[in-house]
Amino acid sequence: MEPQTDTGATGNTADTAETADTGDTVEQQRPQGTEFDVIVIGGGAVGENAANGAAQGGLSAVVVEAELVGGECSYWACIPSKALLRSPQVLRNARQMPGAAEAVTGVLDVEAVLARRDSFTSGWKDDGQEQWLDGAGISLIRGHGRITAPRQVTVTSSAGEQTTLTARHAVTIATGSVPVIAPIEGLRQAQPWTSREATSAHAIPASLAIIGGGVVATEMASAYAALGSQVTLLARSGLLGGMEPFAGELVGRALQDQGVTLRLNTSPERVSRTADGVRIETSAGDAVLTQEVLAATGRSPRTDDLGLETIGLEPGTWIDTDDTMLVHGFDWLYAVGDVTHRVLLTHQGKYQARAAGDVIVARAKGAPVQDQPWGAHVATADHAAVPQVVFSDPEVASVGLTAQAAREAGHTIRVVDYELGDVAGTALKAEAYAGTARMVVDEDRQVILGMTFVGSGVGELLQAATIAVTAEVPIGRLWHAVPAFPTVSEIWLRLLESYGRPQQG
Ligand SMILES: Cc1cc2nc3c(=O)[nH]c(=O)nc-3n(C[C@H](O)[C@H](O)[C@H](O)COP(=O)(O)OP(=O)(O)OC[C@H]3O[C@@H](n4cnc5c(N)ncnc54)[C@H](O)[C@@H]3O)c2cc1C
Ligand SMILES: NC(=O)c1ccc[n+]([C@@H]2O[C@H](COP(=O)([O-])OP(=O)(O)OC[C@H]3O[C@@H](n4cnc5c(N)ncnc54)[C@H](O)[C@@H]3O)[C@@H](O)[C@H]2O)c1
Repeated sequence: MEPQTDTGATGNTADTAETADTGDTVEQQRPQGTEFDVIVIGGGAVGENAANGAAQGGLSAVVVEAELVGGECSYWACIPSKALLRSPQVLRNARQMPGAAEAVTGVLDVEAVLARRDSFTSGWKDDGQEQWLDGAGISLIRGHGRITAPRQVTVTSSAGEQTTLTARHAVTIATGSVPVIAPIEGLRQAQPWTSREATSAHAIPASLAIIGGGVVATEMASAYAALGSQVTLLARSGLLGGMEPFAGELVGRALQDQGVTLRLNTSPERVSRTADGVRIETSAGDAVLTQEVLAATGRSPRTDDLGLETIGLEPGTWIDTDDTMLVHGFDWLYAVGDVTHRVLLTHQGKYQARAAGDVIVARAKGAPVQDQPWGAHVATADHAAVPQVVFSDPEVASVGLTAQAAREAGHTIRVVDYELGDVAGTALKAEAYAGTARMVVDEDRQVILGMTFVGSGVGELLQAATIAVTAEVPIGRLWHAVPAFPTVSEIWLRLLESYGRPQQG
């Protein structure tokens, strides 16, 4: 099977075409020795895109990678987690559908699910990614990169050999992030799972406690409950904070239906590993006994051993950039992806990388830089229109501002909610389809500021909403975008009808 990792070998080939249109007046500098036009530290999906943008623009580029080319998303995050979630979702859907349900007589084949996950991670081998880099004309140096002087990166290989690279135009930091082990007494000593172990496990624990109420916690709770673990999720407040409140409520109810014990507003206070497993004392005064514990409590920047101190930056901190992804105070240093803390999502990091790759080429050529909002060389959408899908069951798909965020930003808004189950398309798709859609409208400009859908399969509704928010399509014009009958997209018409048709002059 061809590698399905979220990098150049498959998913990014389309990106390659997008970034190719960067102009042709810079003659391609083929890599020579240790001097390159652009050095990218970190060969995750984001770093690969940054290097590709430079290469497509005719610059020589090298990627420095310490582990696997393809990064976290491909091997320990997006791809394996979605592979683990998909088979249980398909089975649940079939079991709920008359006619199909009668044909489902067996149980989930856990080994087959894990084998499918393994194929999506190419068995944690990155040969396909290495080949893709080679095909794109990008050099690869394996080892740990550290900035040792302006425009200079020293790479230490696993054998301890050092190579010092210099960049003619830019160094781009794309080193990503690592899981945070929350400062809970005894947690670190109890050797908790992080997202890495949760996404790559080959044995399913009899019981799994999950600390956190965010995206990793909800997705992994759903996956492991289906794979056969007794899952207890401990969240210090609700689920999916930062999204519309009904998202966390609907997902929480569904997790309970899937067999997860949900402990909301409960904080772990002390953790210890015993001969029988792990014991977690909670703020409720009781204890959870579990075979394994997963710390799903956020991320920290992977910048502690990057030589930042040699250029006046503080190791271990997130790296601030402007919207062209140029690090404040430098004319040669860029950062993209998780390490910037702008948006911790693969697609958004790749979007930043496309902007950075292209602007480095433009600056190298002395070509005009389009850094006005929504220009070719800026990542404006990071502030206004970030799409995200939580692949729980039901899914949560959101873009732009929540109602609360819109109010806090000073917008005069109207909120329109509609039950997805009341749309003909959903009724046909599933029995008793449960879900909600919300549209947040800017009343002054009559454009959509944010959309949230919760329901089975709603991730595929999101791009239409992303286009409406990004392009600021007027509500009056959206009435002319007719959803096909009987699709789930009819939710758009129902939301517009609930809002009313603006009268135009
Ligand atoms: C469980 C989980 C599920 C997720 N699911 C999704 C999802 O469905 N959709 C989505 O959009 N996002 C998802 N994310 C977020 C997504 O994984 C990240 O946003 C994305 O991986 C960030 O990409 P990056 O290239 O910036 O960093 P990374 O993927 O972390 O890549 C950084 C690379 O840099 C290398 N590196 C680091 N330091 C050095 C150094 N000094 N020298 C050389 N190399 C170095 C690392 O080895 C790594 O390969 C998920 C995250 C988790 C934890
Ligand atoms: N489908 C997707 O797009 C997807 C899937 C997984 C992860 N991700 C990304 O990966 C990143 C990391 O995900 P995550 O779930 O680890 O982070 P998160 O920020 O989404 O959630 C962290 C959770 O940990 C809790 N927490 C933090 N400190 C705690 C403490 N001391 N005690 C108890 N609880 C504590 C928070 O309240 C929160 O519920 C996110 O930014 C997310 O966007 C995306």
